[in-house]
Amino acid sequence: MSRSNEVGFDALVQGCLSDWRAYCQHDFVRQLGEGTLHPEAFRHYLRQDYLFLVHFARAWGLAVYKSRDMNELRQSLDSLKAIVDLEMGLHIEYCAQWGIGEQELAQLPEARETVAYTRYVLDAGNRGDLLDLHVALAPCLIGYAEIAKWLVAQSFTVRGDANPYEAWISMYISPEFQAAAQVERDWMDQKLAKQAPERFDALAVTFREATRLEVDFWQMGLNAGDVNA
Ligand SMILES: Cc1ncc(CN)c(N)n1
Repeated sequence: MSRSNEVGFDALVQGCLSDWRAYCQHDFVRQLGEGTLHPEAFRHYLRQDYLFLVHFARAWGLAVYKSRDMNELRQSLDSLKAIVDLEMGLHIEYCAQWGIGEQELAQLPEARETVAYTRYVLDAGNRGDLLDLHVALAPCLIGYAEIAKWLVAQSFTVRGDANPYEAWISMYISPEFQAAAQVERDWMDQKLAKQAPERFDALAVTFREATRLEVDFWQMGLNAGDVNA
């Protein structure tokens, strides 16, 4: 895997640029920005994303366990609380607005794409250390912040009431979410700068795999809205 001169989060992206673009500029994302995404595609995504977030919260719980000092403990615990108290709370409210109640969410079967992605992240964290886990989680946290920034910069993106997906865009472009992603990016830049080339290359493989699993997650949503399928 090729390595850019600047060894940090950006070097991870450069190591799998076509996968990263396939993720950040996926048709699901574009259609969401335009407001043309099929509502069933979005509903399917919302349902599976609830299950995703449950495992994502578990992954931050694992980060608490893998922490080795007070700073790491505090940072992992803050991330866990942000998922459970903020992102999941908003997600449940948001699902309700789309006609998906908490009872339905509690009984959902997990799609294969959800199982594949979430268990990949948990396994990367279980067999590795805190950095392996953060790298596996990076497409999720930093990726959504990048997607929101990319979306709001596109001329095709419709903002405000004219877009049924405005609340999704506002959540991920919010200063709180962007700041959390920046904290994560700074932490990762600092850690990655200290890694030996072989270790960096192994981390880059994890990052690329997690990015590809995010692509599959969008595609799963898009397929659910395909009336001809
Ligand atoms: C699949 C997925 N990836 C990322 C995020 C942003 N936490 C999310 N909610 N869902």
